[in-house]
Formats: sequence, C-alpha cells, structure tokens
Amino acid sequence: MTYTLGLVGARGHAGGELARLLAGHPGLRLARAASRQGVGEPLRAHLAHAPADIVLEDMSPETIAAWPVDAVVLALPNGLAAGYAGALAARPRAPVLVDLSADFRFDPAWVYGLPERHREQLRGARRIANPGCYATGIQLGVAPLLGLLAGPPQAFGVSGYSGAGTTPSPRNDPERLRDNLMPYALTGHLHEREASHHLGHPVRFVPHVAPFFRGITLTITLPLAQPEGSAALLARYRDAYADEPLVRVVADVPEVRAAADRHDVTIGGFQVDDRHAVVVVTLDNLLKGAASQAVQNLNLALGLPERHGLPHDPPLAAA
Ligand SMILES: NC(=O)C1=CN([C@@H]2O[C@H](COP(=O)(O)OP(=O)(O)OC[C@H]3O[C@@H](n4cnc5c(N)ncnc54)[C@H](OP(=O)(O)O)[C@@H]3O)[C@@H](O)[C@H]2O)C=CC1
Ligand SMILES: CC(=O)N[C@@H](CCC(=O)OP(=O)(O)O)C(=O)O
Repeated sequence: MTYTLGLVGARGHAGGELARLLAGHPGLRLARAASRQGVGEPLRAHLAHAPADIVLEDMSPETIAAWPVDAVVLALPNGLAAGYAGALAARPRAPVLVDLSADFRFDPAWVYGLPERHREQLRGARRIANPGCYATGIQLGVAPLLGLLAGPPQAFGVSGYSGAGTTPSPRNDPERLRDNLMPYALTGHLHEREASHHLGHPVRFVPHVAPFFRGITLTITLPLAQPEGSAALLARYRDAYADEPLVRVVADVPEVRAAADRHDVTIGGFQVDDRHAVVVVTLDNLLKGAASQAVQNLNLALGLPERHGLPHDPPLAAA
C-alpha cells in the first residue's frame, strides 16, 4: 500500500529535501503541495525530482484541510502551524500531521519526534513535532551520559547556512559569510531550551553559521561526576546506540563535510581528561535535522518500517 502526503512549504530548503526523499520512498507518495509565492506553478519547475503532475496550491489552512491525503507535513517558518492544526483537526479522520517548525515542540499534546528517545509514542501518532536540527544533535550527543553529569554540558555548534532558510538574512548571505564564521544567539537559543527541556537536564549552547551550505558540527563538553576513560566512554555510546539505525558511533573525530547527504547522526571523538569529556556530533541539518527525521516519524506513525525511504550506503542512492 502507498500512503499519500501533502507538503506545505515545498519550495523551502527543508520541504525541498523532503520532496527529494519522497521521490525514492516505496510506501509514501507526494500527492499535493502548497507554497506562498509559487501558486499555480508546477512543483517540478522548482524541484527536478518532484512528480510531474503536482501544481503548487495556495497554502490557506482551508485548502490544506480539504486535501484527501494520509499525511500532511508543514515546512513553514515558526508561528504558522496552529491554523493548520485547527483546520485539520476539524476533519472527521484527520491526516497524520508533522510540523517541522518549533511551534509545538513543548506541547505535551504533540509527540516530540525524536525516534531514538520516543519511538513507542511515535508508533501510530497523529500529531508530531519534528525536533530542531541542533537540538537533535545535542540530545543524541548528551543522552547516554544522563545521570552521570556533574553540571550542564556545553555545546559549541556550527551549521551551514541552509539552516537559516531562504528568506534573505546575514545568516544566509554567502558574501557576508565568505571567509567568515558568524556567532549569533549567544544566550537563550531556542534549541538550548528545547534540548534542555527534552533531556530533563540543562545544557548550554552557542550557535555559529559558516560559509558551507549544509551540515552541523557540535563539539560538546560534558562534566562528569566520576572519572571515566575514553574507551569506557566510547563503549557506553556504542551500547546506547547499538540498535539505532540512524546513529553511528565512531572512535575518531567526525568532520562535518562527511555528514552532508547522510540520513544519520555521527558521534565520535570521546576524548576525556579525568572528569571532562568531549564528544563531537555531526549531522546533515536538512536530513536527520529535518527531512529524514520527518520520514522516520511518518514511517512510525503510518506503521511502515522505520527506515523505509532512507537507504543506507550511499545514503541517497534511491532518492
Ligand atoms: N533549514 C533547516 O536546516 C531546518 C529547518 N527547520 C524548520 O523547518 C521549517 C522550514 O524551514 P526552511 O525550509 O529552512 O525554510 P525556508 O525559508 O527555506 O522555506 C520556507 C517555506 O515556507 C513558505 N512560507 C510561507 N510563509 C512564509 C513566510 N511568511 N515567510 C517565509 N516563508 C514562508 C515558503 O514558501 P515560498 O517559497 O513559496 O514563499 C517556503 O516554502 C522552519 O520552521 C524551520 O525552523 C527545521 C530543521 C532544520
Ligand atoms: C543558521 C540558522 O539560522 N540556523 C537556524 C537553525 C534552526 C532551525 O532551523 O530550526 P527551528 O526549526 O528550530 O527554527 C537557527 O539557529 O535558528
């Protein structure tokens, strides 16, 4: 059986990646798409891999609520999701709704879509808040040490400029970023709050944006309550993620360039100085940070195998 999906915000970075993945998904088909600025244009004019018959529709909640699809994904800026959630909930059999924005990530009525920590709640879920990209990397990098920490971990993060979306800003201006690295949100970034909330433990996070397009690297310093050796730390992470298809634990320090186009998160480094451990986490912000994670969540919600449509090596071979 093939499920159908409607995508709101299909011309954006995250929406475009999701459309690319759906082109290779054996159980999910992109059937409808909406946009703010491209209404009436074929989606294929913007995305080469889009089905030929999809014409961009207006993105009013009423239009979306009338789509006869099994699932809807919102790939819109923060602050817009509530109108869609309300209109879809009024339908007799509402489709599964996955929101890529931050709007419902703190709402207990929604399932927080980090499968490695909430898999059972995601099976059959109807409303899923997809996690933030940095928040995904921070949580997966810190979780195996919960209960062993002597204080807040500190995460130094750098992302590619696709993280800043398509609306022009200094954070996605290649000229401003050339030969540059831009710190921002030095305190209080949303993903600091999101990761702290869902870990149940405070973390500190400082983001930077770099001239490359995609990828995130996080260097996380973790204060330990008891000394632990590097080999023991590596073994702890290997154990924690032994059965996780989208978390790769490596002994070496991973580099962000190798994260591009991968569906998974890589955790490595594991250097320790007595009670001071450092791990490095890399991921593709548009994939495990957004679209691949959304596919993982849709698969769980619809009862499909979790890795359907997320091929292994090379990661995007079928897309
Ligand atoms: N980029 C990333 O790495 C990640 C993004 N996210 C989240 O996913 C969502 C989408 O992000 P991203 O794809 O980067 O964003 P983009 O800026 O690339 O795309 C935004 C999409 O939303 C549509 N849109 C509708 N209303 C507006 C508006 N008022 N202003 C701007 N765009 C509008 C745009 O339509 P049109 O082009 O037709 O105008 C476009 O399709 C956001 O909530 C973001 O936080 C989550 C994880 C990672
Ligand atoms: C470079 C850049 O601006 N990155 C974005 C990444 C966060 C993002 O896209 O995630 P949300 O879904 O939580 O909005 C930022 O720091 O806000």
